[in-house]
Amino acid sequence: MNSSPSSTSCSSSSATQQQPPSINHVPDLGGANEMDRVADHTFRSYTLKNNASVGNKRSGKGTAIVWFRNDLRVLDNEPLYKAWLSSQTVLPVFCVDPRLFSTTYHFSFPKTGALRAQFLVECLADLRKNLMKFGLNLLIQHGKPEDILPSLAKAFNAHTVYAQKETCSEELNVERLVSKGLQQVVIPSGESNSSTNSNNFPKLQLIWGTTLYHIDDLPFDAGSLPDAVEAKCAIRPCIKLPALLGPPPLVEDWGCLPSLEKLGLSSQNVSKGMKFVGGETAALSRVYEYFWKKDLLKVYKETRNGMLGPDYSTKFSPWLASGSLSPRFIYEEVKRYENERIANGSTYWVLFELIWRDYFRFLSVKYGNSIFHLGGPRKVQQKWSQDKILFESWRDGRTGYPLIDANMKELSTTGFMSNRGRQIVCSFLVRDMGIDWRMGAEWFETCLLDYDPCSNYGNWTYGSGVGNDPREDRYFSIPKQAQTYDPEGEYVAHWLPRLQTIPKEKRNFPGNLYIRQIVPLKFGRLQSDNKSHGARRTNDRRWNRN
Ligand SMILES: Cc1cc2nc3c(=O)[nH]c(=O)nc-3n(C[C@H](O)[C@H](O)[C@H](O)COP(=O)(O)OP(=O)(O)OC[C@H]3O[C@@H](n4cnc5c(N)ncnc54)[C@H](O)[C@@H]3O)c2cc1C
Ligand SMILES: Nc1ncnc2c1ncn2[C@@H]1O[C@H](COP(=O)(O)OP(=O)(O)OP(=O)(O)O)[C@@H](O)[C@H]1O
Repeated sequence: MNSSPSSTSCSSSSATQQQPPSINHVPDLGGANEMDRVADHTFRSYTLKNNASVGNKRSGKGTAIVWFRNDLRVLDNEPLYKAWLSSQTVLPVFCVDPRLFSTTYHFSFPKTGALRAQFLVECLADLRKNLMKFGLNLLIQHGKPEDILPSLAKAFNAHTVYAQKETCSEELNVERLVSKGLQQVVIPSGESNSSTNSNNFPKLQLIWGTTLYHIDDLPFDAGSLPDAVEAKCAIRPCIKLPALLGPPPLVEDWGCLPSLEKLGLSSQNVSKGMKFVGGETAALSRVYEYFWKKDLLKVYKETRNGMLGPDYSTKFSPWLASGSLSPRFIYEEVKRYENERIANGSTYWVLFELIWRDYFRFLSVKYGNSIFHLGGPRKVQQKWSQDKILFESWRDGRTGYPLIDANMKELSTTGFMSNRGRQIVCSFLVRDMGIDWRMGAEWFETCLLDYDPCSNYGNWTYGSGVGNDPREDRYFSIPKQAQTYDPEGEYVAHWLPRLQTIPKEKRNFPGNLYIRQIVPLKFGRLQSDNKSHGARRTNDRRWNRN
């Protein structure tokens, strides 16, 4: 493997910027060199040994395209492996699709906020670098995949376009359009790869790849998921790659990484809290840091409900969502940790959480677009408010409840919020404010670095009581949550510095020392409050101030 990649044709906009000292880089391994060492070491352990027999496996002809989507990695990337097997030359491509930078469906928020866009640019820079280590490169094209891929297939006489299968309608529409576009392309005779393509046009080969469990291995039809999420089936091993995937085809211009300005966004520096580093190198480094260097996996179950700092939970989600990290690689690392260090409830629990992630992905297959609809999969009829003032106070962290405001400020400043925080702010928006849950979900879609349609809309429908599981009433009482998860007010004082001068026990309940509460709570009484806040309130429109 060539570990010193040659330079790209244009400069990367992801150059490391000077960051204020209050920033926690995730991962924080002491610089790019150590991250590169970790990634190279990991790649080596997942490289096929014995060059001769590896070479024999490659029986294909012509060119195959790998269309990178939410699978921005080299390790355990089946489309990449299949493209290599079926061809003599692999052309890796990423299309910067303008639709990803338009607006959300109902409420016209930015579809991708600046922080996630920056994370994506870093992922692409890193993917290009890692593909170069394997003797390839990444072609970056600006435009719609259905326009770009057929014309590339034509120009390179590609017999197949390999890509990861998606499950939500926006992505499925693009798949359909790409497939249709490819059918208009004629492959000259002799270029078609008979083992993979009997047609005379390039084929779109979609491969399942986002989950821990492979959809084909489930002991039940994904369209009839049982209640239990824990599939009783084996997890496939990670795909190993040969050390060299090249040579790449001759390409005059491999294309530039997009600048945020080109994407129509103003760049946003993280001024406080966690700064996630995009890309597979950082993803592998975070696994190494969390499991091996800091040895935190063995206490995950006790710490996972925290809210402050990088280490209470794995923080794998932004890399999982962009596909810079394979869930099967995490699984194999957990098993290695269990063999070499300790197996306990915490080591199991990380896998259990990954199964939740799978669960929401499979639900999107089962329930289709209903996970995006107001009534959810159960078609719940309920009145919701779209009160702009209430929503904006939630969005901007001005509700008068420090726990809500701190979490919402963390989200807009860093693109991340803990799972605990997400559940609390979701419950507050939909239950205490009675606001249309889709407004919250779309704001999360804008802001989250780890935005994933299935996990996001799945969790929002679940938290709003319109999901497929009606059994639980997911009301989170703010006083109770604050007392349990932020008893010293450390978290709220971090994000709302004006609370730092208030005695610790009062920080979550500061009364007149903080801004006015915009709505009373539906259930529960605040410690500092002896008026009518205990009154039960249904989703009436009392608080509408349009
Ligand atoms: C309203 C709401 C919206 C959410 N939106 C998203 C989203 O868009 N993308 C996303 O990845 N997660 C989402 N989650 C799930 C969860 O909050 C994050 O995955 C988690 O906080 C990420 O932090 P972590 O990687 O440190 O998680 P850890 O606690 O370390 O868990 C490990 C991994 O398990 C998975 N996981 C954990 N909890 C969940 C869960 N409830 N649902 C699905 N997967 C889970 C994630 O992939 C996570 O990286 C949402 C949760 C809520 C309540
Ligand atoms: N990847 C995604 N991210 C966010 N939203 C998505 C994604 N994929 C699909 N959607 C959502 O799916 C929905 C599809 O639109 P819509 O619900 O109108 O289609 P439909 O199922 O045909 O229903 P209808 O009968 O109401 O038209 C939209 O809300 C859209 O935002």
